[in-house]
Amino acid sequence: MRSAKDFFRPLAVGAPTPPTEIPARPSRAIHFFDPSNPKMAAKVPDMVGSVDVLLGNLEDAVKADNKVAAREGLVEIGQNTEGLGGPEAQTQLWTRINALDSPWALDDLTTLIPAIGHTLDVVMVPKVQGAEDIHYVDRLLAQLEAKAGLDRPILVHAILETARGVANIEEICGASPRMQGLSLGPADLAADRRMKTTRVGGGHPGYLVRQDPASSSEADINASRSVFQQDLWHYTIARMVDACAMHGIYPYYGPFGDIADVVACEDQFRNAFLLGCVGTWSLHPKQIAIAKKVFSPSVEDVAHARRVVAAMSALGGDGTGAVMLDGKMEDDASLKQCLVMVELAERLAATDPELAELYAAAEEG
Ligand SMILES: CC(=O)SCCNC(=O)CCNC(=O)[C@H](O)C(C)(C)COP(=O)(O)OP(=O)(O)OC[C@H]1O[C@@H](n2cnc3c(N)ncnc32)[C@H](O)[C@@H]1OP(=O)(O)O
Ligand SMILES: CC(=O)C(=O)O
Ligand SMILES: [Mg+2]
Repeated sequence: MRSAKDFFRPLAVGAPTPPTEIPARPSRAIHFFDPSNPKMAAKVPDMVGSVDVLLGNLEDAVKADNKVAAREGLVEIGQNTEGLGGPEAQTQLWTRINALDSPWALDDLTTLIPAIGHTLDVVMVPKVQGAEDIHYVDRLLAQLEAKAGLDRPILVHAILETARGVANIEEICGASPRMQGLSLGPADLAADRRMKTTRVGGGHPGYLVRQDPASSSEADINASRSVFQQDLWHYTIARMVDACAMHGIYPYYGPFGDIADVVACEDQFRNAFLLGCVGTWSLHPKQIAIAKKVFSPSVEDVAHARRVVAAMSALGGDGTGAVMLDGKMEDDASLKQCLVMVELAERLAATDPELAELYAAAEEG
């Protein structure tokens, strides 16, 4: 066990000091691309500025024969794409490295950090099982940062995609000051848990509850009854949100594999947003707009939140007391909920002029 005093000391001589806080940078859509795919790579420069995070994926969905090309393609993109990555950039640069037990993970890190460590914001680590995986990456990153002379620590994001990873969720989140957040890995997680869904994220029509029958007669039992589909991922997302909030880091949904079903995609993303996630993955360009819409508070919610803040301020501004607004009671707790909404809106509007305009118009109206 490390002493609390050592936690914020660099893990290698000359490495940057670990962060004491993880910045809340906009990351509504983490857009995945395969850097070895020329068509996808060619689209990256035009996406800078219009998506919060571009992630060069090196793991699953990249063919084994293309692993080296993907790594090299990402180096080329990280070195030559204007405005991409680094602390001031509007579009962050992330990567998903290969699994730690694969033949590629070590070369991923030892290639990327010296070559593009200055623009790489976050390393996403797949199939994280426990704190030991984060400790390994933490030390290796410190050594590589020191060698490369970097002055800013690269952050780490873990994908939860095994039952052991979910069981160890709190220790994973607290394993390093570099921990930036968690994503759900519903496909690998379903396989590891022996769940019986073959989908990549999203719901399942068989996971439902059914309205009671009108009576216990055979006719009523067999009669048509309303069914309500349940969310397969509710339990895991809820655990992620609590673990991340406890450690001051950020929870994300993950992939929604039915690219054509933009409606269900939006619903699934919204469930995650309402529960506390700050963003999600986008696998196809058309999912970026969905993620940006869902993970930006609606104009109506922001307008309402501002009214509650104003009403509570008029009461004295220290949060005590209660007011009635539109027939509903508001007090310190609902004020805090509204501040979450207003602060998020302000943070997003600072980098998204379209949103800024919408929120401003709502304030004037
Ligand atoms: C479970 C997990 O691990 S999820 C994470 C791993 N998976 C991924 O990262 C998948 C990333 N996405 C993809 O591979 C692709 O989007 C696919 C395979 C799902 C669909 O690809 P396509 O069949 O080519 O889609 P489509 O024909 O609609 O593409 C339209 C255009 O957008 C491009 N495009 C598709 N996906 C992307 C992307 N993620 N980023 C940039 N461009 C893209 C295509 O190359 C194509 O370009 P073109 O117009 O120049 O020909
Ligand atoms: C996201 C991912 O890697 C999975 O669902 O397996
Ligand atoms: Mg996976």
